[in-house]
Amino acid sequence: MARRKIIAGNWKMNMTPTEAVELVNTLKPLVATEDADVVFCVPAIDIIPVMEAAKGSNIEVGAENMYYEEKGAYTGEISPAMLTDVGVKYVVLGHSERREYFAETNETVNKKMLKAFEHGITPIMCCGESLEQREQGVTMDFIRQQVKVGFQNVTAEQAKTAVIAYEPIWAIGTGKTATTEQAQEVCKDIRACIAEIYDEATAEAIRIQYGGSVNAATAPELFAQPDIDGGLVGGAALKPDFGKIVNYK
Ligand SMILES: O=C[C@H](O)COP(=O)(O)O
Repeated sequence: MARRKIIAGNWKMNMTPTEAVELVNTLKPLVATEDADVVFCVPAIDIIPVMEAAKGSNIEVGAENMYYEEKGAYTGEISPAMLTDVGVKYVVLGHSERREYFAETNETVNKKMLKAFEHGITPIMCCGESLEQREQGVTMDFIRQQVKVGFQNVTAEQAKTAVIAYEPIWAIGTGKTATTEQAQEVCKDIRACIAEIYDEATAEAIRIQYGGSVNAATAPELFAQPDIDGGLVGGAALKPDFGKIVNYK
């Protein structure tokens, strides 16, 4: 069974609500497609205006983060129920920027994964090595650990619906896309890791994206790889070029 591509933009801390609406209006006609799931993962304050602006289009709206507690004294955090209440279907979890600047660990990512599934939100769980790790030859050891801990106590049925984004840290926002071979190799290995944790059927079903300086020129070859099921796009998701990435064929 062919996996459906999923092409997501991660807007990061860009775009005020006013700018966000303008961007959706610009991108809406450009990202129209029936061939892939198209998701805009946006800052929490942009979610409602982006949903309004995206109404009637194929754009799904996702969050960039979420807390793992249900509610309570957690100043500044957003709960899963707050997201589902307004119709959010996806959440980016464990982005390397969250891990680096906000001390997220494999364990906290795992707690968030479990909460997301409990609330019917599809997690886009990020993993990926630093340049130093790649040079030391420990890329897959590091990523396997991220995946194993991230999916702890996640059932096979839940895992089948998840999305994993492989994002080499050295390729994020640097203009240095991983080569197609590098990206395919790691995505294939992540799928093998899922087969070891669960089984072949789960590994076949789970969708694995590549992220890191994806642009309109590199997307077609990357997304044509057998184990790459789309992309998680940062900088280029804020430009009309995102339309070309979505309609990469
Ligand atoms: O989540 C998206 C990634 O961090 C990629 O960002 P980038 O496309 O700007 O390199």
